[in-house]
Amino acid sequence: MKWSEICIHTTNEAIEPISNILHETGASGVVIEEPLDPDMERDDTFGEIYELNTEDYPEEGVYVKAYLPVNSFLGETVNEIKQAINNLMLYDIDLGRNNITFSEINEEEWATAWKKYYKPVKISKKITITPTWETYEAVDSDEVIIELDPGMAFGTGTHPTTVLSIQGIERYLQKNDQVIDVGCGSGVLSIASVLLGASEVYAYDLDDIAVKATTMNAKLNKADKQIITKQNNLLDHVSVQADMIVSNILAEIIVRFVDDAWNTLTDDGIFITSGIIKAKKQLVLDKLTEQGFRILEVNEMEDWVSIIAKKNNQKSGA
Ligand SMILES: C[S@@+](CC[C@H](N)C(=O)[O-])C[C@H]1O[C@@H](n2cnc3c(N)ncnc32)[C@H](O)[C@@H]1O
Repeated sequence: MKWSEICIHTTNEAIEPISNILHETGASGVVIEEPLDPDMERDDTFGEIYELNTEDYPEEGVYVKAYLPVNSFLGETVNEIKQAINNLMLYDIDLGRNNITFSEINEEEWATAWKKYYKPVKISKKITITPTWETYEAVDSDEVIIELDPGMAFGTGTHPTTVLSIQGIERYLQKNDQVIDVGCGSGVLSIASVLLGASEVYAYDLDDIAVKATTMNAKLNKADKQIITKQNNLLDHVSVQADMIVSNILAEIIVRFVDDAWNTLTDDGIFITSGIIKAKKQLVLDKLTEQGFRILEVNEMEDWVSIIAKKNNQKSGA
């Protein structure tokens, strides 16, 4: 898997608001570096962007850097970051050169660069996600810990779209439910489902790296007996019935399989959708209600929306 390193040359004054923007958009491992920090001369490590030339990069100012996974959300996230940084000018924050550059780095480089910044995070009432290299002891008696190797596929588990999905699973999953995870990525939603009581989870992803990551992470969390992983396009040719379907994919993709989700769910089954950017919320709501789903919850976190819907026996939507 590839990561995109975003590097913003800015002023001391803008460090904090820019770091906040990066955190809020789900970027990982935000770090601040001085332009002539010896680390910055590692242009062999991080690609060609740091051709340090003191005329181009005067000593004043700082670099704020962070990492974004290269996936279907990247374009949207980058636009969001640029827009939010430019908006800081409205608050009279001096952005200096506001020079934004990107470079792709591979898995190994990313892991070393970022590993030290990834810590255990409590993301819902019960679930804490911790990286494999951290030792973490549960604080509460009902706390559920998911160990993830985030280097494998989309998701450290802490992106707002994933957090909203897990919070939905936690609220609606019933003991021994059968679950389908469409677009499983690192497998975090499948693992959460098992640890919260699902009897079986079918985890599908188009990307074979995601399928491998889910298999590996399922084993790591001793949930591999209950998680059946397969490379698959959405719900194509899926014949199992599920009490819950969870899918953290883009809105445009969700609307493509709302009908299949309806047919695959048992009566009263729950459909948790996430990965919906605010502007596309209505698109998904319309499609779900048109299909006959009853909307139970619409939850937002930062610019992301998750919709929880229930299959009704009648198509009335009542
Ligand atoms: C945003 S990630 C979500 C990963 C994980 N479920 C989570 O919540 O962190 C979306 C995942 O959907 C997968 N995906 C995209 N299009 C798909 C499709 N047509 N069929 C199956 N999976 C797909 C991607 O490969 C990616 O792993």
